[in-house]
Amino acid sequence: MTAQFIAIEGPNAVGKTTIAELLADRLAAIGDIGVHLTGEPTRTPLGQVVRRQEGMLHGRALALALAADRYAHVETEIIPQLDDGRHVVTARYLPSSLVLQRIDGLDLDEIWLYNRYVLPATVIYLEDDPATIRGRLGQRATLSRLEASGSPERELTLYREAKAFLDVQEWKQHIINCAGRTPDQVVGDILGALISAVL
Ligand SMILES: Nc1ncnc2c1ncn2[C@@H]1O[C@H](COP(=O)(O)OP(=O)(O)O)[C@@H](O)[C@H]1O
Ligand SMILES: Cc1cn([C@H]2C[C@H](O)[C@@H](COP(=O)(O)OP(=O)(O)O)O2)c(=O)[nH]c1=O
Repeated sequence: MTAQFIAIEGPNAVGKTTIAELLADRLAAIGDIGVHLTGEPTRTPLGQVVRRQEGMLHGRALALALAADRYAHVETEIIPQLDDGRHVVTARYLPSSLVLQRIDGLDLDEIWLYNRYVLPATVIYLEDDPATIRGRLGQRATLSRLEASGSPERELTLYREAKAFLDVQEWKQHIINCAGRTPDQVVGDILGALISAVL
């Protein structure tokens, strides 16, 4: 497999962080190519500011701040890693904005306007039973403003709409159903989808 740029997406608490880490491990274990694991908002000073400001920045201002963090992520981290021949796995990317900034009041066209020059990724959309996701959210001590203002059902619906929007842009995309599947099984399904797409 040549170096792939893979974004793990899905509603809050569906398992993005868990699955991105495990996928990176499994890709590394295949052994022929290195793996770089990352996420958005980034761990850079800009990303940390965006994260901390989510309660204060709203709508357009937050969408633009996230897009700035994303362009810097692409230019200073993702492209150099791919150029060095590594797979890049990111937990969250542009589809998160097509969902969460919509919940925050923007429409798809405006969000796309701010993000249209980003590098296309192969997007993996994780889905699960809304009750399962809600149960996991309930175990979190605190929820961010946007975590508290959406719902698993709404996020799942908006992710389907984001996928349809990016299908028109010809992004490579796969929906993975996590219901009743262990993280290992989910990652196996993702690898199966990725491999069958490149064969
Ligand atoms: N396939 C799965 N089966 C069971 N539990 C899972 C699965 N994927 C993730 N989890 C658990 O769900 C919780 C939320 O996962 P996390 O990766 O933090 O979600 P996100 O990054 O999407 O918010 C964690 O406790 C994690 O261990
Ligand atoms: C990437 C991205 C994140 N966010 C928000 C969602 C979350 O409330 C917050 C942090 O993302 P989250 O994935 O919850 O971070 P972590 O699990 O690492 O703490 O940023 C957006 O609103 N739009 C975006 O495009």
